[in-house]
Formats: sequence, C-alpha cells, structure tokens
Amino acid sequence: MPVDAQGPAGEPDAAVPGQRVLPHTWEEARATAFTVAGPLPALDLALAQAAGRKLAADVFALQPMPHYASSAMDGWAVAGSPPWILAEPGRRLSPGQAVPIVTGGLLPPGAKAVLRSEAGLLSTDDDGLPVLVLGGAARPGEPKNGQHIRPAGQEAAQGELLAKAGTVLNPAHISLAALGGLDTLSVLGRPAVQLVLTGDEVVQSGIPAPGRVRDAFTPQLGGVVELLGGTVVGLRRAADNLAATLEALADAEGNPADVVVTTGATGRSSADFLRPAIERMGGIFHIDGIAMRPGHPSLLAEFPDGRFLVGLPGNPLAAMVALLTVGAPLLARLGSSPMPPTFEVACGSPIKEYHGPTRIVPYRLVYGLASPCANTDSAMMRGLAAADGLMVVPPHGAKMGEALTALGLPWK
Ligand SMILES: Nc1nc2c(c(=O)[nH]1)N[C@H]1C(S)=C(S)[C@@H](COP(=O)(O)OP(=O)(O)OC[C@H]3O[C@@H](n4cnc5c(N)ncnc54)[C@H](O)[C@@H]3O)O[C@H]1N2
Ligand code: MOO
Repeated sequence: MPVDAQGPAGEPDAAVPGQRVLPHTWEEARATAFTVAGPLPALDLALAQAAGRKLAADVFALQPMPHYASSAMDGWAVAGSPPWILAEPGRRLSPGQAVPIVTGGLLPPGAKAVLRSEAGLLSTDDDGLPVLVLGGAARPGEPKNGQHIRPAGQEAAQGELLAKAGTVLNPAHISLAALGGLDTLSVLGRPAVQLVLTGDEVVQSGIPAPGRVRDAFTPQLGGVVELLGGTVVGLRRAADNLAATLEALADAEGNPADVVVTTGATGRSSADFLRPAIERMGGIFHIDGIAMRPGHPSLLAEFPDGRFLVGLPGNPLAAMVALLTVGAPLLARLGSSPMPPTFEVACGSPIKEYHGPTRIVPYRLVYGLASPCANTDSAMMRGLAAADGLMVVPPHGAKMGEALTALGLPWK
C-alpha cells in the first residue's frame, strides 16, 4: 500500500489516476462520498412525471384560480328578484332575467347569484309567457347575492405562490400546478443508477447446488437505491472476466447513468475484475477500502465521463453496510439532499475490544438500549433483517450504556 497517497495533514489525497488511496475511516468514507460530487442540475418535467420529486424553484399561479367566475351548481344564473324572464344565453343579464347554467359554467355578466335547479320552477306569467320562479327545494332567502358563484381568483390570484422550492410534490401539488396553468415543473435532479451484479456462482431462483449461491441483491438492491434517492435505470450481470466487466460498466447510450452500483468482485483475487476494469477505463479511486468491518473492500471511483462507481462487496451484509456508508451520502449529494444524519444510541451490552477496524453492527432497540443483533457475519442477513439500525463500534469496544454513533436504515 503506497504511503505517497497521503497528504500533509494525514488525510487521503484527492484521487490521482493509477494511484491507490489509503483506506478511509468510516467517518472519512461518508464525508468523501458526500463531498466528492455536486448536486445534479435541476430539470423541467411534465406534470405527470413530477410527483414525488423535489421542487427546484417556487411555483406561482400563471392565472387567477379559478380564472373566470363560474357556477358552483347546475341551475340558473339570475339577476334581481323573482320571477325571472329567461334571457338569451351569452348576453348581459339585466335585473329580472335568468339564464340556464351548469356547474363550472361561465357566469354571464350582470349575474348576481345562481339558483339551484331544485330550487326553481319553470312556469308562465299572467300573460302566458315563460318565467322562472322559486319553488321546489328553495330555502328561505335563496338565492342570496353571490350564492353558488365561484369568483375568479377565489383560490389564488395570478402570480400568487402555490408551492415553495424544496417541496416534495404530492398528487395534490400536481393538480394545483395544472389548475394554476403550468405544464411543467422545475425539479431537483435525481441520480440515475445502473446496477451491475457480478458472480458466476450466483443463481436467481430455487435451491442452489453447493458452490452456487442465491442472488441476495437482485430482489431488493434497486428498492434500497430508490429509498436512498436514486432512480434505477437498469440492471446488468457481468460474468467474472475482464471483457464482461468492461462491457457491463460501459455507459448506456440513450439511458445514461450518474452512478453505477456494483456488487462483488471488489477483492484482489484472480476472479475479481472490478479494479482492473476501473483502471482500464481510466477511472480514479476516491475510496479504495474502508477501515470498517464488514465492508472493508468497498470502493468509490469516478470515470472520465463523470459517472461515479460505488463498489459493494459480494457478501450480502457487507454490501448493505457499504451501500449505507458510501452510496447513501453520494446519492444524497447528487440529489441535493443533506448528508444522511447520524444519531446516538446507548449501547445495550458490553462489547469487547477487537483487534481490527471499526465494526458496523446491526442493533435492535430493547428497552431503549441498542442491543447488538445475532447473526451479523458479513455473509449473513438475519441480523440486519431484525435490526432497527446500525451502530458504529470503535476497535476498543464499548461499555454498557455508552453512547455510540448510529445510522438509520432507509426502510425503517
Ligand atoms: N484474501 C482475502 N480474501 C478476502 C478478503 C481479504 O481481505 N483478503 N476480504 C473478504 C471480505 S471482507 C469480503 S467482503 C469479500 C469481498 O469479496 P468481493 O467483493 O470480491 O465479492 P466476491 O468475491 O464476488 O463474493 C464474495 C462473497 O459474496 C457472495 N456473493 C456475491 N454476489 C452475491 C449475490 N448477488 N448474492 C449473494 N451472495 C453473493 C459470493 O458468492 C461470495 O461468497 O472478500 C473476502 N475475501
Ligand atoms: O469486510 Mo467483508 O466486507 O467483512 O465481509
């Protein structure tokens, strides 16, 4: 391991092509993954594509809402007092005139109220001419001035603020924008993520033969990436050879990714082709190993085309720890979100000193204390399945009740 990759303050230097960086601590790895990227640019999306996205700019009504005075009921637009003579549609109403109108219909000028259809009767006057009179279900005093009229601008004036930048758009916001006259919304960029899974021994279904292993990632990794703010644009499998790895890491034309998340092949054995492939493609390593267990061989690299690569180890728990340590801050940063927060938990049982790196331990909260889960070897998933979070145990261990840094799980 070269020592010349170390800066004057003992911090790992910015990556240089062909040069290895020193392993990062868990904290350094998170910080590096967050600061190595910048927020993706905002983009305009059609309303139908914008739900769930975060607004990049304030949204203002392009027109008064509603943009014309309309009827809130089926019935008649009326002016003055009953009886009303039925006027020709499209003309200004004079006192004593009425015209049929439907819900949402444009109110004619001069109209003072809308009489509901069940509150009026078509009749004839003394001369046998058709008139509208009160009747049926008319309530006392109906129609009052302005009754059942939706005035223009009742909900919002033109130019009024409808939603603030930073709002996560729900379906009601989308309707609101449509009613405000907008066709598109400016939303913050969300990183597009290509998944690349390695491992010739990995099988997709059924009971694997000895030497084969069920794929622990395909059924869930994309879901976790989405919870972390990424959009999965594809999943590829790479056979354990250099050519296949290079092919799988190539950017997809017409469907470009911002981040490639790989699983497996982070080791240095003759069956691991990830590092050689990254080097062959001119990639630089921002993180090449983390002083943590599990997940120590995790990688963060950057290709000359600007795509980032998060290399997760093949062992399932190690991969999830690596994803939450490196992938989560990177995806947050690209998506203009803050650093995923840490918090403190009180350790629920004494943890012995360990001659090795920081341990990232799935814990369960028992009576408010963080109790280490069982079955947390790097190839196991029972511990994480039962966990409430991950706690960061330093090499010297922890005392009962000691405050430890912890990380939440995106699905909790
Ligand atoms: N000599 C050393 N050997 C290993 C070291 C080391 O430091 N020196 N580190 C160990 C650790 S820790 C890890 S983690 C792994 C990293 O391995 P790779 O990232 O190269 O991954 P693979 O070798 O491809 O696979 C490791 C393990 O994971 C299983 N795997 C892979 N993909 C899947 C999947 N989709 N679903 C379920 N399981 C998967 C694979 O079958 C292996 O059992 O290296 C150690 N070795
Ligand atoms: O560090 Mo490995 O990633 O423990 O299993």
